[in-house]
Amino acid sequence: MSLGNIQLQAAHIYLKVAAGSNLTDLLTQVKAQEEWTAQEWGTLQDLSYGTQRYRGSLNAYLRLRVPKPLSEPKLEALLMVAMYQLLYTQNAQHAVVNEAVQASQKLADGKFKSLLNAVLRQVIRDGCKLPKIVLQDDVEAKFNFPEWWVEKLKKDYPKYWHNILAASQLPPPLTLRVNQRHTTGEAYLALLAEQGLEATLLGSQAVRLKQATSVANLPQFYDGVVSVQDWGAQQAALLLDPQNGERILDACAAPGGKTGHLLELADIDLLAIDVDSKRLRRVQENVDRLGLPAQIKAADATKLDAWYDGQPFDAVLADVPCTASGVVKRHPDIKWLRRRQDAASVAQQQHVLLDVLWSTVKSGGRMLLATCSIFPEENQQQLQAFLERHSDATLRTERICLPNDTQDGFYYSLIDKA
Ligand SMILES: C[S@@+](CC[C@H](N)C(=O)[O-])C[C@H]1O[C@@H](n2cnc3c(N)ncnc32)[C@H](O)[C@@H]1O
Repeated sequence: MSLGNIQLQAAHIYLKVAAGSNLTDLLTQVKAQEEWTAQEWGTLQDLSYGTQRYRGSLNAYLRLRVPKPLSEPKLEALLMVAMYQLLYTQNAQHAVVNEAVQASQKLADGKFKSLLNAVLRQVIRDGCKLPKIVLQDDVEAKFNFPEWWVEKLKKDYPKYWHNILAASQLPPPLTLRVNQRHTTGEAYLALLAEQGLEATLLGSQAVRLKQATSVANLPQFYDGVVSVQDWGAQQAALLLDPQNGERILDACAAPGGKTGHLLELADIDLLAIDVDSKRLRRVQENVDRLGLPAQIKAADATKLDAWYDGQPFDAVLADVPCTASGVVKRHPDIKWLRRRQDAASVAQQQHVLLDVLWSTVKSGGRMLLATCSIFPEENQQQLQAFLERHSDATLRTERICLPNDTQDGFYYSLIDKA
């Protein structure tokens, strides 16, 4: 497939995200629709993620050069994609421009071809750098986040907001969880080195690769020796600390990253449920790859009649749905898809889930509230309200993992039941 066609596909994806679609879902659909070489697919992913990561700056730069939006939105999107390549990648400039100009012929009867050519050549004349004027007084252009998000972080994290924004713009690291049933992090580092893959140890069972690679290149991945999991996400199962013989519920399990980790840590009787049966297939694939037993069920956790046999659990992992505001470096579309009021409305949904799940925890048991958000409404405030509603609940540990160069943002509170 030519670069121009990949640019067009990325422009199409950009517009779909702008209209409210989730980037990961879109890429999954596109991948299934045609045959892609690894290189073509890598390029499409880079263009799709990159335009979202730098959408604020690109948009402001485009408006500087073309003050009025073009009548053909796909051309606007094609310009964003090509500008991303010129500003933020090592792609050959002449190829980027020529291919984008060729691709533009397929849109609006080619009538914007010379405009597109002129804008991209101007970007090259600007030294493929954002002119300073673009950043002046434009919060979205400066931080590549919606203005409301920046204001919210300033209020919620007056000391750290700047670091959080900067960390959220970094490319996400590829972190592995080494299955302790098979080997140690240190021994796996040696295996990686044999394959020429550089990595460092984050914890005794966690390894961070210097450069991202396909799972197919990871030694013994298909034998369940390692899994891809962010370092912040790995804290969930460690905090819940499953013990041999315990009966544990993973209440919002899909796609199963934490399910697998719980199973690696102890011989437990695990029930994994999720309301989304499609996503639940990934949980099955994960536990199959690890070769560890779990009961997996599609169910709405709030409807106890549908899945609960009345036997309380020693421990419940409540990795509840959230705004995912902590994982924007991995999913940069999220920052543009969310709205200011989302944290409060998702917190309401979490409240219902947590109350129902609490009723399934046995006396003396524990529940881990987990989110991949950094918004207090879903985290600290959710916990406080929960503790006020439940006199039999005591906080044992609270952990706020802010995004940095090693991890995504997560929140955990481990709650004991009297
Ligand atoms: C943050 S994700 C879970 C990630 C997962 N624990 C992991 O580590 O891979 C939240 C999940 O909650 C599920 N969910 C949302 N509402 C639910 C409900 N009422 N009952 C069960 N699952 C629900 C969603 O389908 C989604 O898969």
